[in-house]
Amino acid sequence: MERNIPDSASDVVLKVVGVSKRFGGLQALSDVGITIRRSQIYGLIGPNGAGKTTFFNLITGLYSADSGSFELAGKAYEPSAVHEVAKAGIARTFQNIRLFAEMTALENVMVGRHIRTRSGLIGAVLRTRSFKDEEAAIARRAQELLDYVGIARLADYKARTLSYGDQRRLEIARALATDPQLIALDEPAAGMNATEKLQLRELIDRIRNDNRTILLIEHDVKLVMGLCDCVTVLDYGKQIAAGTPATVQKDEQVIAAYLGTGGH
Ligand SMILES: Nc1ncnc2c1ncn2[C@@H]1O[C@H](COP(=O)(O)OP(=O)(O)OP(=O)(O)O)[C@@H](O)[C@H]1O
Repeated sequence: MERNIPDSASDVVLKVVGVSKRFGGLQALSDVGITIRRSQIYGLIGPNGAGKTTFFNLITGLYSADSGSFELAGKAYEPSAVHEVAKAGIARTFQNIRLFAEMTALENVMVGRHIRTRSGLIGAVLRTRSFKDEEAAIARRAQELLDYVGIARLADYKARTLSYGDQRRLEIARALATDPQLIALDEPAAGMNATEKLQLRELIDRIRNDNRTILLIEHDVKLVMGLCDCVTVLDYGKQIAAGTPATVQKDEQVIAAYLGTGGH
C-alpha cells in the first residue's frame, strides 16, 4: 500500500545526523543518519554485525556516540541516559526480551506508565489519595494496553510464564505505556513461528495506523519489505542505501551485501 508521506519539517519525529561509533579498532558505525516522519514504519536492516543494534543503543542512551546529533520531535536531545531517553519519548524493546520475570503482565505494563506520572515516591510511601487515584488510572490504562496487544487474559500471570510470542507482545505494551514519540523494536519477530509473525505484523500495522511512529530492526526481510514505508540498509557500519522497500530491493549494493547472501 502506498502511503502519502508528508514533507513538512514538523512531521519529523527522529532526526539523526552523522552518527559514528568506534569500539577499539572496530568502526561499528560511520556517519549514519536517518530521518523518521510521523506515522512511518522505518526499517533498519543489514547483515549480522552491520551496526543495527549499535545504532539502537546510541539513540536510546545505552552507548554514547563519538559524533553526531540527535533531534526528537524538533528538539535536540542528548541520549546520555536510558531513563532520560524514555522521558524524551523513545521507548524500545530488546532483541533478548527484558521483562520483570516475577511481576505480572499487568505490573510490567504499569512500570512503563510510571515514568509519566506525578505523585512520585513520597505519594507512594504515604499512599495519598492522589497516589491511589493515579495507581487505579495506571492499572486501567495498563489493562487497556494488554487488550490492545491481544493478551488481556494474561494480565495476572507472571511474565516468565507467558509464551515467547506473548512476552514480545507484553514488551510492546510496556513500551506503548510510556506514550512514546517513537517506538523502537529490536527484532520483534525473532524466534516467532509463521502465525505469530502474521499477528505481529498486524499489530505493528495497527500501532502505526493509530498514529504512532516505529523504528524496526528485523532480520526477516519479507516482514520488513511488506511493512515498512522506508528502509535504511547498513553494511559494515556504513549506510549503503535508503528509500522505499521497492527502491532498496533493487539496489545493487544491497543485493550484493545482504539480500544476495541468501542467509536471511
Ligand atoms: N560493546 C561492544 N564492544 C565491542 N564491539 C561491539 C560492541 N557492540 C557491538 N560491537 C561490534 O560492533 C559491530 C556491530 O555490531 P551490532 O551488534 O551493532 O550489529 P548488528 O547489525 O546489530 O548485528 P546482528 O544482526 O548480528 O544483531 C560488530 O562487529 C560487533 O561485534
